[in-house]
Amino acid sequence: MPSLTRVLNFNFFKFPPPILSISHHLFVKFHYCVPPHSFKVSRCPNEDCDDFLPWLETKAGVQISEVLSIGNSDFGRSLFACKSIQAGDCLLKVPFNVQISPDNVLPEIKPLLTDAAGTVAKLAIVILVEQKKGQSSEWAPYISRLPQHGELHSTIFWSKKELQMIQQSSVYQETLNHEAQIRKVYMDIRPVFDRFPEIFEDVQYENFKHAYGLVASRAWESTKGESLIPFADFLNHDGTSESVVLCDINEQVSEVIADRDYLLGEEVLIRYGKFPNSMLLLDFGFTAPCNKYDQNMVFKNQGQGPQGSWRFSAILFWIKGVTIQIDIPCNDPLRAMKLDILQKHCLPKAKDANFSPSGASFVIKEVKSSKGKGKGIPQSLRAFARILCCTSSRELNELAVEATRHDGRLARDPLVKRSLEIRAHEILLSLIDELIEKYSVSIKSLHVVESTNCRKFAIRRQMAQDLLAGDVRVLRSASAWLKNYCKSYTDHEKTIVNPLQTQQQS
Ligand SMILES: C[S@@+](CC[C@H](N)C(=O)[O-])C[C@H]1O[C@@H](n2cnc3c(N)ncnc32)[C@H](O)[C@@H]1O
Repeated sequence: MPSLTRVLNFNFFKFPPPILSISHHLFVKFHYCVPPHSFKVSRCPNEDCDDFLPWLETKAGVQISEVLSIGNSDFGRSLFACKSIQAGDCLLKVPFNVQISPDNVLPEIKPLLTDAAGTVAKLAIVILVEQKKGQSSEWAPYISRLPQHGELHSTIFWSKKELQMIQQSSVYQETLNHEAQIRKVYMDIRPVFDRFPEIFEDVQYENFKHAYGLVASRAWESTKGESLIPFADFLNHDGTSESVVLCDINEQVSEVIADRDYLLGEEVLIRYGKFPNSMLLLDFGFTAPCNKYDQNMVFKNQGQGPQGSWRFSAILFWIKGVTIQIDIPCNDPLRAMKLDILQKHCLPKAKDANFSPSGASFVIKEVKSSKGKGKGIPQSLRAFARILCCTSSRELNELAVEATRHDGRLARDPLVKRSLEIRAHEILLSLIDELIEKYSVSIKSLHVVESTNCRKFAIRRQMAQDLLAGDVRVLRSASAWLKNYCKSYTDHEKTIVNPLQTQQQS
């Protein structure tokens, strides 16, 4: 059976952004330090949805679920066990014929939309059209149950003041970029809207953005394409769940199998993907406390040089939105040589970095043990630091020669010259420690952000706290690893430099 999991087309660097997409390779458990409080909730009936499943089943012509019903959770509507469920039971089967895909765009609008509009926008247009039809829409029972304005918490819906809380995080800039892109998509589509004033006359940017946000937080990508899957999309997320949405092309259904037993009334949760809080927040509008998939990013933005060469004159490192500027100083007599070597050896082949004409990134993951093997501190970032702290052309040449002897990448082995190796890593350590300090200040300031007594603001402040705390956790682990690396190098050097003394001591 082909597997379909919620796949999120999220990419920190590219647009189009997120649609929930699912792929079976994302089956990794989240481990929460604090069990999310909603995950054991019992069903709080949602009477206004009692007619929903019967309506969908009549439309589909088959039974969709005999074990789930819609209820209210702390996080909007959710699905609950209406019978006891055993691991392996089928929770739901939603046939393709009651899913909404870009094929549902009105035939008179479809030819006017270019591929550049993207699937999210096409699904957003379907929602806007059906909203306009109101009760006469064949999808009315579904459309009217989607979250309303003000109920989406993705950061694109945050106010300026709310966004200030996450200014340290890359999500801040990503939110601005994302918002700018949505606006651009809207502006591109607007002429199409203008041709159908009877449908889109009242549609403003905010309406489009809301529909767009709905799709981004609840559309699924499968082998059959991207679509909204009514009923299944009332399932909330638990990163520790093994249940995902599967796609059975032969049977033409999307289905979910229980990964564990559920008691009557328990909330049933699935995993959308192994997403860090940055992604959950930007695309879905929630965070998971102590999310093990949190990663820190060091983003290097160099722009293009005059001849299309990489320009490293002002290298910006972003660690989840915090920008640290590391310049190769203009007065560094070796600057040109360093830039040349970096261009030739360091970046294009680095696997742990992401490069595009407009920037490059290094991903730092949590380093599990400070004595571990350095998993999490990208080789390319360490190589960069090694180049940065070279003080002679001989040192630089040695690095370049070493690179050609290996696979072309710089600094694959620890530097023979220990003092240089320690200095390079101390540079990274001081950067990371500086960031930790900045984050700590931001987290403290969250507690003094003026309370507006508004539930929405409180929810978003908690998300900001989770996001920043996740970043700090990763940064601390990187800092601990770097400290240990520098210390072990220094200790080793002492042993080699003064073997006699070492012998005497023992
Ligand atoms: C696919 S929908 C799930 C149904 C949704 N609760 C509703 O009311 O329609 C995804 C949205 O549910 C909410 N959600 C899902 N899992 C959550 C979680 N673990 N914590 C907080 N919010 C969650 C978020 O608002 C997210 O954007």
